[in-house]
Amino acid sequence: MVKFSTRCVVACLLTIGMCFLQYNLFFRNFKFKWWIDLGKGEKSHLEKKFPSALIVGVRKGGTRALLDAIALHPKVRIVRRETHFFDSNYTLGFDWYRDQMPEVENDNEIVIEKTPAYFTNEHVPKRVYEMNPDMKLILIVRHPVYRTVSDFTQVYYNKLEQNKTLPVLSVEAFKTNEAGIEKINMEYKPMTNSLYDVHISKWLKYFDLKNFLFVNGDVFRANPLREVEYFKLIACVNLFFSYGKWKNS
Ligand SMILES: Nc1ncnc2c1ncn2[C@@H]1O[C@H](COP(=O)(O)OS(=O)(=O)O)[C@@H](OP(=O)(O)O)[C@H]1O
Repeated sequence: MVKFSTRCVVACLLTIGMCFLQYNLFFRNFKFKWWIDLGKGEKSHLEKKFPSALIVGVRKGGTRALLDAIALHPKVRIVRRETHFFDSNYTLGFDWYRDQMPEVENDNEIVIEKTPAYFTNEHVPKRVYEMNPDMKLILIVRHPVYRTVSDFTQVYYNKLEQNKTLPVLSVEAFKTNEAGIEKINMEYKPMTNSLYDVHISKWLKYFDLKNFLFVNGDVFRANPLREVEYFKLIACVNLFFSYGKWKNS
């Protein structure tokens, strides 16, 4: 009798086990994935997220140093490389853009991308607005003359590396008009890039000033800690999301 009931219990357990196994095999993607995810720990929650803030410029304004400083914030994830999505890579589409993003663990984390070429490209403000009218825009500016010299230096060394004819700043930066008067050449890119008012006016057609955070690049360069502290404050994600605007001061 005891033997019979033991066999019965074992048989029942085996049957239940087999049913359970078959059920899980059938719904493998659903059930086993759950176990696998548990094994992976926190990684199961990671997902790519579009940026909520862009460092749009200015080129040679200290954008790299600023991005690195912002990345110190534990709730900020950054895109290390410049994606150039809204200017040169727009045709690659939003799936491509998302692929460039870092993974976040939860909604409290924000993603920040920097591509300084955005600021001066005439197509970018509209494209950014169409993707997210609440996008936060960070602009680090610098004395325009220093910026121009830095920009020119980069152009110069790029040409040097490529064995191209080297530009001369005094030749490129000035041109003589028909009346024989020497004027600043506003069509020369390193010069044009420093015309902050021209470019910002294009952004302001789409975005309110409250979407912008302006950082003084000269102060940041001289005393990064002051600006970093400031950033920690405003990037304290509650401010960022609750009020929907930056705290400018
Ligand atoms: N904190 C800090 N640390 C290091 N470098 C700093 C910093 N702040 C500003 N800079 C100066 O920023 C200039 C480079 O700017 P960007 O990073 O915007 O360049 S780029 O547009 O991405 O190529 C480059 O300027 P130049 O040296 O005059 O070329 C950097 O020296």
